[in-house]
Amino acid sequence: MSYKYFEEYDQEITESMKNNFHEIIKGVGENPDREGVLKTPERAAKAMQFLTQGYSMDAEEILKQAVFEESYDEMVVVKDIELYSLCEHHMLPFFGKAHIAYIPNGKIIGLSKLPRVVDVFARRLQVQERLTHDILECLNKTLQPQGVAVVIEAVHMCMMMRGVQKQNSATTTSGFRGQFKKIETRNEFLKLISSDLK
Ligand SMILES: Nc1nc2c(ncn2[C@@H]2O[C@H](COP(=O)(O)OP(=O)(O)OP(=O)(O)O)[C@@H](O)[C@H]2O)c(=O)[nH]1
Ligand SMILES: [Zn+2]
Repeated sequence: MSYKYFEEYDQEITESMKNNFHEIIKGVGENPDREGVLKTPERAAKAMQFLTQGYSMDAEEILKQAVFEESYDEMVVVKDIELYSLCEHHMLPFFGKAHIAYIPNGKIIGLSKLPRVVDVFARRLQVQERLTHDILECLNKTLQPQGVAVVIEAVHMCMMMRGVQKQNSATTTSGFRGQFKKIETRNEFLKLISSDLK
């Protein structure tokens, strides 16, 4: 599926979210009947469904569409996969980059499926730790590779726009399975994701 053409808005959900956003607009002290915000409850209801579309997606199904038998057994790294998610505590965005690596074990995956899996789990209410873990476990289960690694670097709007209001702190989370538990394999991956090679 392509996000650009995402049109799978559920009418019943849109209707009920619309009513809630109408109340939120009133709650913040804005006039919900002012022309500029008349359609805002519907827009916001659709935006919220877009941002949480991962709930209706199945990561394993997506991965299974492009698994190929191949004897390549070196590290495969896809880095700088941009991600946008919503923190489950404040429903404010956190966003950044995911870096994924795996060492095949007889099976390789279509490269585009890695960013797709990131999106399936990012487009939900999340914490960065669980997002990292969800991606890691899904790849480990579906590909059964010799090893898999996921690193996520992100900034959290709930720490920037409100709360502690820190503009320059970023959070890094990581998870390693199989061969990546070995320090030299892990270091090779970390070196590859920190290089400027695009
Ligand atoms: N571990 C983790 N914490 C997160 C993530 N996103 C947001 N948080 C934190 O969730 C916590 C919620 O803490 P609470 O004390 O219940 O909420 P709060 O009063 O709004 O906290 P402050 O943000 O400190 O004002 C905060 O410390 C947030 O920084 C995440 O992805 N992972
Ligand atoms: Zn938050």
